[in-house]
Amino acid sequence: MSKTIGFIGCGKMAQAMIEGMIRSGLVKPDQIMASAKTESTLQHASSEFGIQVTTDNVEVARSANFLFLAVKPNLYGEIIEEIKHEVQPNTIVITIAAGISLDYMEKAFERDIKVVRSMPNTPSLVGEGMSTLCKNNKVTDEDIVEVIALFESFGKAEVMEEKLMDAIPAVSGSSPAYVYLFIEALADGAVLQGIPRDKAYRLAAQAVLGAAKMVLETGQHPGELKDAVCTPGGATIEAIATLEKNKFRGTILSAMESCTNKSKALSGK
Ligand SMILES: NC(=O)C1=CN([C@@H]2O[C@H](COP(=O)(O)OP(=O)(O)OC[C@H]3O[C@@H](n4cnc5c(N)ncnc54)[C@H](OP(=O)(O)O)[C@@H]3O)[C@@H](O)[C@H]2O)C=CC1
Ligand SMILES: O=C(O)[C@@H]1CCC=N1
Repeated sequence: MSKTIGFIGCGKMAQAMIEGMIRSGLVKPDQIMASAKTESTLQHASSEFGIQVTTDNVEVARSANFLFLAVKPNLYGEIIEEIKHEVQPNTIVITIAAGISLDYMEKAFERDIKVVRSMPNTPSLVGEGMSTLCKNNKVTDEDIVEVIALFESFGKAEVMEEKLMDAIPAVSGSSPAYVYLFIEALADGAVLQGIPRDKAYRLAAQAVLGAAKMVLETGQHPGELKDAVCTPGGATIEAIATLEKNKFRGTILSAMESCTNKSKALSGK
């Protein structure tokens, strides 16, 4: 890809995407420019990734073909105010914030602007991201093909209807956090039984990775895969029974509902 990529905001999510893009070889470090609030973040990004850095958001906005707004949702208003007259007509502005809608972006820019709304996740850093995307009507079919290629350089990407985007953090944007909690809990349980902690994390994480690959690669229903682990009268079904009695699935559903409600509440910020 020969296009330039800009990041306004260079925190955890931006760095995960930058690392993923560079690792894939699709993008060279000198094609990327990022801005942030503090020099320390920029020094880190420059030495870690070899990208161009600046504290000037306008410099990033002027030079980018793909411009990621990678700041917290409550900063979108002031950042757009700063850059709205500087973005080139063909630049595709890409949002990654929970709750920021296409309509919000069009109104904030007060001009015709190409916008892609996305929801990535931090496993992008290791090339295993899951991102969803939707676009406004200024983004052409050729544009979206290029945007998808960019997102696929650090994982999987799916185009979605915008009305579903507020529900995406709960299932893939935020969910790595609950999976880490699960892995931590599995490791604690192992340590409780005397397994050394470093081994416990490796065993737990590899089991989660393997189970996820089984769902993706066998096409079997998760219930069927679970049944294959539960030997009748065996040990696994005891664990499953305890999880069900303690509302494991119901708790996950409630957590996801809270996450979605908060994503909706962030709209328009
Ligand atoms: N973290 C995640 O897993 C995910 C996050 N997102 C979204 O990504 C966005 C960023 O989140 P995250 O990366 O976690 O947050 P971070 O706090 O890690 O990063 C925010 C970045 O914004 C920079 N910043 C703050 N003010 C300005 C400014 N005025 N001009 C330029 N840059 C500024 C900060 O600079 P400095 O470092 O110098 O303070 C920092 O680099 C959010 O909108 C969030 O919803 C989406 C999906 C997943
Ligand atoms: O917590 C948040 O609001 C962001 C959105 C998805 C992951 N982190």
